[in-house]
Amino acid sequence: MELMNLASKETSYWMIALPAVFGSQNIHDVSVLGYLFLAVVSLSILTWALAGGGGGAWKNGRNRLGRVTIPGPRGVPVFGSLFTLSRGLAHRSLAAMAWSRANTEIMAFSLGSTPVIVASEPNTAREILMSSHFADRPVKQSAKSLMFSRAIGFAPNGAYWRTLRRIASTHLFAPQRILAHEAGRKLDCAEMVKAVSTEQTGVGSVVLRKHLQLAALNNIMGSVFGRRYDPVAQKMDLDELTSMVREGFELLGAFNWSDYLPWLGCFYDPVRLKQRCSDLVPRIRALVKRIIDEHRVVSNSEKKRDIGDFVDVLLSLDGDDKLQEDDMIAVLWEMIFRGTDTTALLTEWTMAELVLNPNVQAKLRDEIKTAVSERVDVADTDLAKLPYLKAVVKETLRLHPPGPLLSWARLSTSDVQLSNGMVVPKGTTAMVNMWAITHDPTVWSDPLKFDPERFNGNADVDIRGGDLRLAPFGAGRRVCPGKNMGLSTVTRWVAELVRRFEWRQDQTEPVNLGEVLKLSCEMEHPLRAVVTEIF
Ligand code: HEM
Repeated sequence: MELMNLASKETSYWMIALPAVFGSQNIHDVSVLGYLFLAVVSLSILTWALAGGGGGAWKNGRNRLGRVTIPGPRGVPVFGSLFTLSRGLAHRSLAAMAWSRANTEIMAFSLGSTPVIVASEPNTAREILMSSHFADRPVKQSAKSLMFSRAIGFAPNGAYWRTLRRIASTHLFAPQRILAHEAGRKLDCAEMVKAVSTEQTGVGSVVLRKHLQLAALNNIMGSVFGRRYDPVAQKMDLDELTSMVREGFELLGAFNWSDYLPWLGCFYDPVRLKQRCSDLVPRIRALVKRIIDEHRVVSNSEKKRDIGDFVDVLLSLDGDDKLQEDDMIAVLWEMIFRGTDTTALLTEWTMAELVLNPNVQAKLRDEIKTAVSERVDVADTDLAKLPYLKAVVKETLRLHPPGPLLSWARLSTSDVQLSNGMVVPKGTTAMVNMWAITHDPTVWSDPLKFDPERFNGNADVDIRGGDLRLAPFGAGRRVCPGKNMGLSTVTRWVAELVRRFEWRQDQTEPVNLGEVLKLSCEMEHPLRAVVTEIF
């Protein structure tokens, strides 16, 4: 009886409230809507309750396709684990979840209606990254709107993407081209060293980030477009470019709820993603098209094809390799995005660790001084003679991988049987938590300690995708094509910064290794240090 009273009270509440909400006079239409709403909510809760491991996106026993079930948290109805991952440091939250549930091999969870798996140990990570069935990527709305689905990083696995990868490995990132742009790298580095010295003299300390960002932008603009910007003489052009790159980073890095709950997109877009993307695209197109047109005027000789910039290369292609203009714009613009922040922030992390570890800094300086003559700049060929420098950069990549979740996930293109008996269904988003692997005490001893010595001698580790204990550039078919370019830039910068200056803590603002996860994981508090020039 009481229940009936309650039911009728509830009904009368909806009869009053719903017309107010929908502004309708027709009470019956509105109660139908109300019942529909309740039905959808009940169905979602039921689906979630029945789905079990992994949450609602894993309904119909999709996590039980293999002989072994894929375990994972349920999250909450409709949203799954979205609230856990939409804010803060997703790599840390996922690692904590996987470790506490002993689900490091593989863990299933739901991001709204998207089924996701994450691997937090090297063997399953290898299976996922190396498998041709995980060579696709889920495309975020921002990436689609910013033309990235025609660029290397998001193009679906197929003939077009294979052509792009071939162009990248035989032309864009070929060793002779990286070498050909050495003079540009030296120039950017020399400018940066000068700016650091000026700031120390004028201010009494140095905030390194802005110098690294300018060097990174010029470095990538030089390789991709054959252009460099003088921060004074070309201030306006530089400001426009910087604002476009920054806007793109923000849009690509923003957590977009409607990527996981598509129905939300109709009425919830707090960062005005759609509008901002459609404002940015014509600006990108105009800038890149102008640069392509300027390159077209200058003749395209064979020499340019070998040592020119990326635009020269793309314009010189013919036959099946020839790209449409819009595709060229997408490919070139993606390089600017991928190549700028990663190198700058990896160098900042490295320098922060060197400030905190003066003994390592001193040992590194000794190595560089012994191997490189004082009068000349560090050359690419010198880098081979600097094993400790390599170890320092590797150790930074281990403690602070720029893409802790390998930046962009993979997508399964069929049901995939893993060696542990689990089956990952087609259409599942697959992540590798590289941060969890590089911080796992069963994989790395004393994992929180910055200790480059661990890479000495026989303990050397291939960081270019061969050893999944430390694969900050990913692995397999979609491994980072810019890894050699990125590494040679960062190692050169660190070498020059360390041999030209001694870096110490600024006691008024001690180094803080707090992280913030955007498109990449960067220092939350930019590094400020006091430097002394070494003559
Ligand atoms: C320290 C520097 C860098 C790091 C840590 C890094 C890291 C990564 C990672 C983790 C991936 C995903 C790999 C996978 O799914 O297996 C990736 C992809 C990619 N990176 Fe890098 N990267 C760096 C520098 C660069 C540079 C300098 C460029 C170009 C100028 C670049 C261009 C790309 C592209 C185009 C992709 C997409 C590849 C594909 O999907 O086929 N990266 N990078």
